[in-house]
Amino acid sequence: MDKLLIRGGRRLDGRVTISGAKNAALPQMCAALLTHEPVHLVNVPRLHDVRTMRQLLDHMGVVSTTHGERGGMSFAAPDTLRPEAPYALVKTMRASVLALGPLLARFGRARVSLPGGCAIGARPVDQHIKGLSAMGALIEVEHGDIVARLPEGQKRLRGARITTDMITVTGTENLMMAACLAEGETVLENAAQEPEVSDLAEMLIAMGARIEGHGSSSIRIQGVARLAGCTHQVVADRIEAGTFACAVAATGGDVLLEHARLDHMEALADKLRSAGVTLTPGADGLRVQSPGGAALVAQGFRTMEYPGFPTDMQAQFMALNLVAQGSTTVTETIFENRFMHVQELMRLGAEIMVDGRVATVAGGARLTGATVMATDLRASASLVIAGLVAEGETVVDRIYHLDRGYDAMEDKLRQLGADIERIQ
Ligand SMILES: CC(=O)N[C@H]1[C@@H](OP(=O)(O)OP(=O)(O)OC[C@H]2O[C@@H](n3ccc(=O)[nH]c3=O)[C@H](O)[C@@H]2O)O[C@H](CO)[C@@H](O)[C@@H]1O
Ligand SMILES: C=C(OP(=O)(O)O)C(=O)O
Repeated sequence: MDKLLIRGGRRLDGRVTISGAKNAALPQMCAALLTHEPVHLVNVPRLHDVRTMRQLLDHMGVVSTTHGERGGMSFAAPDTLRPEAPYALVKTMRASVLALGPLLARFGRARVSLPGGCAIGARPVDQHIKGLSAMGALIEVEHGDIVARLPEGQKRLRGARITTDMITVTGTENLMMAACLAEGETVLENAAQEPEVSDLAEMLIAMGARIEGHGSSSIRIQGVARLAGCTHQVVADRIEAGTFACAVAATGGDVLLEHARLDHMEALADKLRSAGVTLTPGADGLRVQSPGGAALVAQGFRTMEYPGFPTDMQAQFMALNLVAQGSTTVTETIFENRFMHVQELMRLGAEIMVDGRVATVAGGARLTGATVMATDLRASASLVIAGLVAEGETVVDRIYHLDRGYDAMEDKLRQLGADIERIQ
């Protein structure tokens, strides 16, 4: 099993290219299921999750090819494909549930294994099922699979007004994709406003979908009978950009995050600026300058749906708070079990107290290297950041979590001057 070996204490300087967003590329690959025409994506990140999604699409009968230097991938989903997502592929990646809406909308039936609970929380998909049911689908759970079909004699889903009980990102995406091929109008209330939802909407519009209001909490979709192929560029990954920004903030340095979009990271940017980090947007990306963690002021925050502070940045900003000055509280409001990095950060010398959804973090820590275990994707990133500032050697074990969502993270960090290598 691969590990990362980090010798801490180096500044980060230079330029690094931010890849396309995992959380945009995965739904966009599923959107290719909505048409038999070829769909071309550009700027697809090289990630384990992307490979898993490709395997899942291949399993169904989608023909996929990769091309070009810039993460080009094409998909063609024939009318004869098998609308099934088996457990073996779904279990490693919750985003596989994004196949459900498109399959049901185009083929009138789908069998998608129910994604189980995972490390960061229970993560049910009841809202996806509730929404598709409101559009007329008959849905049952059989042998661990979500089995969905249209009633006898009905060819298409029917538009509906759907208000989800909570804001759900993949729920909004699944329902938006399904609504594109439904008969009549669908209105999604309490919709997620994440940039990845808007990027998916833009792609669907390029395929011929009629969508308005994406980026707001109310999305209106007029269904069409068929969608066409398209070429679409995956938006830059605001979480990868945020992770590198926190790394530079903690180690000190001056780095240009090429392609990063400040307008997609305002809540995080506010906290970084208040801490004492200088952020300068420019034509080719976002410049991050920091005097180093010890010269920064730690910042308390609560995770919220977009445009609030992203839960996917909680662990990385906590690592920064450890080395900045002052005690802070970090409140996780989205997932009930997203503090697993705390135990591991404490192995590096952190002082953190967790009480339910609130962690109290003592700043000004003197971190020292140790062997730590990655427990989930963003927890892994926080351990890497802590390792970059810790004295001596840190080994981060189980980095398959990291590989699920970061494109060549250690290569990018090494390019900026970090002493980091992948070991067996
Ligand atoms: C592939 C992808 O885009 N993943 C992101 C997506 O996950 P994902 O779309 O799975 O997260 P959701 O926005 O759906 O989850 C938000 C909250 O709603 C709950 N919930 C959700 C759906 C549902 O049917 N029932 C229910 O109870 C969840 O358990 C969670 O507590 O948004 C999360 C929140 O920003 C991010 O951390 C993930 O990186
Ligand atoms: C939790 C995450 O992803 P996923 O929804 O794919 O598990 C994440 O990207 O931090």
